[in-house]
Amino acid sequence: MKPKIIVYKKVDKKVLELIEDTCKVVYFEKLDSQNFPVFLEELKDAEGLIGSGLKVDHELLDQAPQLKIVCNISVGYDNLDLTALAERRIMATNTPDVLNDTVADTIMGLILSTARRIPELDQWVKTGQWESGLGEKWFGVDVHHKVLGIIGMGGIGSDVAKRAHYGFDMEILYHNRSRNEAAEQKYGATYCSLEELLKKSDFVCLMTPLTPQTVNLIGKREFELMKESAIFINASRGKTVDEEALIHALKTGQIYGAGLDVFVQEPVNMDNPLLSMNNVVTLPHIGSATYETRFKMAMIAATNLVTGLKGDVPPNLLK
Ligand SMILES: NC(=O)c1ccc[n+]([C@@H]2O[C@H](COP(=O)([O-])OP(=O)(O)OC[C@H]3O[C@@H](n4cnc5c(N)ncnc54)[C@H](O)[C@@H]3O)[C@@H](O)[C@H]2O)c1
Ligand SMILES: O=C(O)[C@H](O)CO
Repeated sequence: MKPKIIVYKKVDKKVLELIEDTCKVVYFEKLDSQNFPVFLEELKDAEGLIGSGLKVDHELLDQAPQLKIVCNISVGYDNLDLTALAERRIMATNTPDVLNDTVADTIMGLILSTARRIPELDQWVKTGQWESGLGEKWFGVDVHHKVLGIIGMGGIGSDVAKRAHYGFDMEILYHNRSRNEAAEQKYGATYCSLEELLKKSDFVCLMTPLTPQTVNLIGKREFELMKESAIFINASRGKTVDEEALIHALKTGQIYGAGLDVFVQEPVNMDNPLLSMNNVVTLPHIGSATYETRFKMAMIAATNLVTGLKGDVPPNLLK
């Protein structure tokens, strides 16, 4: 008999077909408060779970006694309690590397649109305010030849460094748990302390995973260390930043602007002060969201799932 698995995110037909070859699939395009009780019922005899963002902890696992594997369609896995999963001998996987270029493109988009005020000026043109010459109050700041500080020089951080080095002649500083010699050799990146990076960078780009060590990694003290002209970019996770401190830094001119793909609360609350600031460019957590990359991520997650359920080691097993 085919093992029963649950897909809890909208995926391409080809992804479902790959899984259906060896599994019986129960499909939820997305989970919400309406269908969650049905999902929990289905979980009782499910052997696999594939999707992204669902909190998988002891409480959920208590409802899933047959589970053998949990496959994230994401590189981040802060939604997974790996200790709880290991205690129950349940495998967990993610989708690293395949999304590096796409997320790095998004980050460059945030850097450029914040520095050159693209969304603001777009609105200015579309609302008929472009009457004559462009006054200085609409000028932005240069990106090329500036200093980019990358906190978290992993897969995505390295691809941001590549773009900044080759495309924009930027000087790259980075802070990481350990030295990244490849980024140093290929993109001329210089390793430095977090404090030095914050003091010297024109653009500060946060790209660490969310872990107990990185919660509120950037807070009041860190914003105080940044230049008044600094632009802060976050595409990691909302909780790596103390959002109150960020709001304060932007309101008081401690930093120049911010480009954000992630928020503490997602979807973001409409009363979040960040949404009414002209010097903030926002995106709805779409770093990896192109058709091509999301398809590849889902295919990789499906391959992890069927490999694990076959009894082999899945390619992206998390330890
Ligand atoms: N916005 C999006 O759509 C999006 C897309 C993909 C990934 N992400 C987030 O970005 C994160 C990074 O992705 P990646 O593929 O580059 O991961 P990665 O593991 O390749 O790189 C992360 C880097 O951060 C470093 N790091 C970890 N803890 C640190 C700390 N305390 N101080 C300094 N450096 C630290 C690691 O050493 C590593 O080099 C993911 O975990 C995810 O949360 C967001
Ligand atoms: O971690 C990731 O891959 C992205 O945030 C998409 O969920």
